[in-house]
Amino acid sequence: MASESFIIKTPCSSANIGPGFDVIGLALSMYLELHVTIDRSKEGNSSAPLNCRVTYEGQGEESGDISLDPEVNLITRVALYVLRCHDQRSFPAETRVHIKNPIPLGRGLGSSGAAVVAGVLLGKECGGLHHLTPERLFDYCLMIERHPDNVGAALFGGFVGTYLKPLTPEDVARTEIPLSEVLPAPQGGLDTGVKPPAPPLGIGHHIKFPWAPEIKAVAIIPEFEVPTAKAREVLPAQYPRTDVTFNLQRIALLPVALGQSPPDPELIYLAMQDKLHQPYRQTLIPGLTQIVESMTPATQPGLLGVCLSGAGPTILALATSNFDEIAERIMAVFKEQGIVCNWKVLEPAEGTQVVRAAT
Ligand SMILES: Nc1ncnc2c1ncn2[C@@H]1O[C@H](COP(=O)(O)OP(=O)(O)O)[C@@H](O)[C@H]1O
Ligand SMILES: N[C@@H](CCOP(=O)(O)O)C(=O)O
Repeated sequence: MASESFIIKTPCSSANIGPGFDVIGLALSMYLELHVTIDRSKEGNSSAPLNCRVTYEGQGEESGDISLDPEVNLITRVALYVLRCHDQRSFPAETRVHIKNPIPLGRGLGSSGAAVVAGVLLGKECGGLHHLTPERLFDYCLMIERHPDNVGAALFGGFVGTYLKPLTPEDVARTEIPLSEVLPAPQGGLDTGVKPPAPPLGIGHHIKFPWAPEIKAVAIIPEFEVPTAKAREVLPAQYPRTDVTFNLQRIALLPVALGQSPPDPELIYLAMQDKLHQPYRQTLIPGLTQIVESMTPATQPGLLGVCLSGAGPTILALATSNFDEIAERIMAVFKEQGIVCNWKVLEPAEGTQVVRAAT
């Protein structure tokens, strides 16, 4: 075949859903798309770096935040990691990747998780690596995005619980390899020939939870970024036992509460509380504590519960009705802090799909 085309479609995600820090993820209906064409007639005479031309439209396009260099762009860099683990040093000649990205960057809606998942799929498809199962692809994602919740949701879709298998000491050492060795710094198109460390087998696992069809996700998205790495730095290394017990009690409720139809607002509100990450992230997200503490199903008809989405600053309100009133009320609190937002109603989404044009 001289040329082939396909689309990789990956959902955004909201991780944690209150108490499920680094465990729970929800795939939502806003999608990163890669429109990929491989023109094999250019084999041996492509002038593109690493045989790959990247174009981009969407979030961060105007500010030029997203690099078009295939060694720098997160998606193509991850694809190169997968290819190089399989002794393929570059993309097949000539690969064009057009990225359409509506997922806001650095807002807690899993833009980097979606980019990593899409990148791993891009590596698989470009390399013809058909033996890589979704479970194995999850291992590759975890070598890069080292918490499983948002990549698990973006890859498998729906409302998921994710967990890591106990590994042998040798395999643990491999998962702790610095990210700089997994995704080495750009070499300016030079191939050092160093094979990156492949992931140990079976690092990550997931389980799908039911989701009541009445429940929608209202995302209130502030117009400022909080890089996930920075939002993890503010978390303590140790927690009081009472706070851990508080979260354990709620996480035991959460998957059951969100699967029951009709939903029980009091139960869901209780099940979405957290003491392990949200209180500490207030320092980066003015208004967060006030929003989480002031909104209840009793004061706000239609509301089920409210939490920080991922590492923030987006707020996720789960609700069955009155979406605009709920969003307006949350935006009013942010406005008092001088923060402007937009908002969207999202629904649970399927996981990553690869769609090929009919031949
Ligand atoms: N579609 C994309 N293409 C390339 N890089 C991306 C893409 N989406 C996200 N990224 C990278 O991920 C960063 C945001 O990641 P992160 O701080 O984890 O926030 P988020 O909560 O949005 O995942 C962006 O600044 C960018 O470097
Ligand atoms: N569990 C992680 C989730 C980060 O999600 P993101 O969408 O903000 O990247 C955390 O809370 O740090």
